Amino acid sequence: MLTVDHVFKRYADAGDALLDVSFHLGKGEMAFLTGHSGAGKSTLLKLIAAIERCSRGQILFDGQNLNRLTDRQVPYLRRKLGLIFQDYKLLFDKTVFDNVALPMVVAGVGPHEVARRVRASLDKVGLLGKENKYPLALSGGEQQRIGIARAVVNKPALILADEPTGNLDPELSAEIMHLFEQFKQVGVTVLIATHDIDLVSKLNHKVLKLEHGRLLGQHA
Ligand SMILES: Nc1ncnc2c1ncn2[C@@H]1O[C@H](COP(=O)(O)OP(=O)(O)OP(=O)(O)O)[C@@H](O)[C@H]1O
Repeated sequence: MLTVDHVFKRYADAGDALLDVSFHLGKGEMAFLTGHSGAGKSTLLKLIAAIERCSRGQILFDGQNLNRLTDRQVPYLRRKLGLIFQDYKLLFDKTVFDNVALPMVVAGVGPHEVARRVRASLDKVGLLGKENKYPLALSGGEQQRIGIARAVVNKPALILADEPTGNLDPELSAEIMHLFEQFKQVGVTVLIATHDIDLVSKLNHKVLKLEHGRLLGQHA
């Protein structure tokens, strides 16, 4: 489902961010991406989301070689991805419903189907009944759940999360990870970049460890 094959990334102004990184994630597999600040975690997620391009090597996702993706094909790739960020990236002047609906509205889905899928997504993250509230009326953990509902509303094959629990306390972080495990159970592949070694060690998933751009090892 996702194959990262001898990938290098060099930024013109900052040098090598990734050096010869290779790994594979199958359908319904969940993995953590760990490593020190600047190790290359966000860069790797950006390459998989086609926000940045590899300098060398290739990434295959869902049968597609991302090197061959044209700019016009990028939005179609993104619909198969659910992106989740540390700072949630919510629109604070929009309701919970409108935040979650956004990717489908952009994709041109009709209002009836949007309403049905938004409610299904909010149900999965435990926020059904809060669709008319504004994000600032909700707690940090709930705001991240809005971000997750928005990420899964298009039923992505792959979830990419960059420090999704970075602003949450340990209990809320564990709840968010549990949500990711539920998506994994229904066949979604999940890759989570995190500093939270404590949480990683408590959960039994593959760990990809980056150090100065190199993949040091992978263990289950
Ligand atoms: N857009 C960019 N332009 C130039 N250099 C960049 C860019 N993005 C990242 N880098 C550099 O690439 C290296 C890897 O950074 P990256 O953000 O991928 O690390 P990270 O592991 O995600 O770190 P953190 O945990 O602090 O987010 C760093 O040296 C960083 O300065």
